[in-house]
Amino acid sequence: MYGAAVGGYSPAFAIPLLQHGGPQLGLTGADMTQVLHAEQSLWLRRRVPARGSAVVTKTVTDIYDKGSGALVVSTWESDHARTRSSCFIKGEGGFGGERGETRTFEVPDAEPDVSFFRTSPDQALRYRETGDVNPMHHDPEFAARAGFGKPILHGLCTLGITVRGMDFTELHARFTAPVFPGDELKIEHWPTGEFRTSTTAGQVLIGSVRFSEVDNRGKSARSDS
Ligand SMILES: C/C=C/C(=O)SCCNC(=O)CCNC(=O)[C@H](O)C(C)(C)COP(=O)(O)OP(=O)(O)OC[C@H]1O[C@@H](n2cnc3c(N)ncnc32)[C@H](O)[C@@H]1OP(=O)(O)O
Repeated sequence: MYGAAVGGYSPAFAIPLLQHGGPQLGLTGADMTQVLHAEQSLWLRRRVPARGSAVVTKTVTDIYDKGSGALVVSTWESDHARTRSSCFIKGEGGFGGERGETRTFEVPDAEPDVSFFRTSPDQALRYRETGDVNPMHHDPEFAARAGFGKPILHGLCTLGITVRGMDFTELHARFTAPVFPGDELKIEHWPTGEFRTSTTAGQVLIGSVRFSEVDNRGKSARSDS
């Protein structure tokens, strides 16, 4: 299912598995039209088996005041993996909370490998089958209230497309602008693990992976907590 939705299998499948198969995001009381997926991390402890069950716990670990919005950071844990997801709630900043760290994602000053992926008009409907049923991705009226001309693509779908076919144990990413189903993605990969994805409107995603030891493409320069 996940491979069909993002054009290939990836260890990143652990993210929707924990976050949609386990306890839900649950931003009780938030206006969901103002909630955008902002950052995502993954630490894989072991390969996710084809069959099995797992106990998943979820904790809201931080709520930062970013001025233009609140950044809510949640962590999901299982025997197989830990994931961390940050959501930006537009208009909910200014409550006097801590600003948190300013994280930076950079790419090397070197030539990347470049590939292209044309998302399909029904890409978000296909990705929804992984369990992420946020109306932001399929309901035009909801998307209009969010300020978008049409439903936007799941950040995790763009991420899954970007890292498909890669073998890694750790991932950190920031969603910097929305993607619309039908957009063509320009995907850049560096041998040290950094990646960047853009549409014709500009950069939409930036991040890095730490390659698994069985992958001989090198090691990521980045490790994070
Ligand atoms: C539940 C939703 C599911 C989804 O899948 S939604 C689809 C995927 N996600 C997206 O399409 C979101 C794309 N990203 C954006 O549109 C923008 O990005 C944001 C609206 C999230 C933020 O943009 P802006 O309000 O213009 O923020 P600023 O004024 O540039 O920065 C204010 C502070 O916020 C931090 N920040 C900005 N973007 C992000 C981000 N993506 N993740 C985490 N933090 C962010 C900055 O650094 C700074 O804070 P510092 O001054 O302390 O550094």
